Amino acid sequence: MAPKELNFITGNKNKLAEVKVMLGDVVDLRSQALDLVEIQGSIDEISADKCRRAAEAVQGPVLVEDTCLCFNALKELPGPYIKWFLEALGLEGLNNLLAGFSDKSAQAVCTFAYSAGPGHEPIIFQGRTDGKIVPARGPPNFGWDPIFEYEGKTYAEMDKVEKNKISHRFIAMEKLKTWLQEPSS
Ligand SMILES: O=c1[nH]c(=O)c2ncn([C@@H]3O[C@H](COP(=O)(O)OP(=O)(O)OP(=O)(O)O)[C@@H](O)[C@H]3O)c2[nH]1
Ligand SMILES: [Mg+2]
Repeated sequence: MAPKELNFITGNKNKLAEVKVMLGDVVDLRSQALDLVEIQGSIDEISADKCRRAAEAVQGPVLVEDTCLCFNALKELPGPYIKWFLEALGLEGLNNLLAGFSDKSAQAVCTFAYSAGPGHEPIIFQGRTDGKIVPARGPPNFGWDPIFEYEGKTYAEMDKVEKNKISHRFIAMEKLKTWLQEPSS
């Protein structure tokens, strides 16, 4: 059964801010910043494992989110490892990874995972936005927003309302909200 309250476990303030706005008053949102171990594997495996660890850590129901940036020319890498690639290479370095390829297309992928508590299998809600990797444009406020272009504008060039209408996180959030609002059986 869908919960009336969510405890969003994330260390990322920008994610939390977007999720708060998108959820509105659909459910009460609480949050705890925990630094969770993230395994290697497929996107769904990583998100589900992160969710199980979060549920164990707080001994209760949790929502987690994992974000990937997948370069099509690189067979979807860096994917779930984008955080470490971004920290090591910066925005220019991420562009340089694609220097030898004419295909600059990429996908931003958001995966929410909800668990009702320790021992409860995570439920996954995923959203993907197709775009391309470009030299940085717009304010560098959030991760790789300045280099991910969607229909002529980078995420960083969009205002929050605009980004929140088309982003990977918006698409995943629509699925999560539909589930949260389903009448309980
Ligand atoms: O430009 C961006 N626009 C976004 O919409 C977005 N969402 C996430 N990110 C970044 O991509 C990596 C994901 O790693 P990630 O999912 O493990 O997140 P995190 O470790 O920061 O937080 P969390 O795991 O505690 O929730 C981290 O570097 C995030 O800063 C974004 N960058
Ligand atoms: Mg993380």
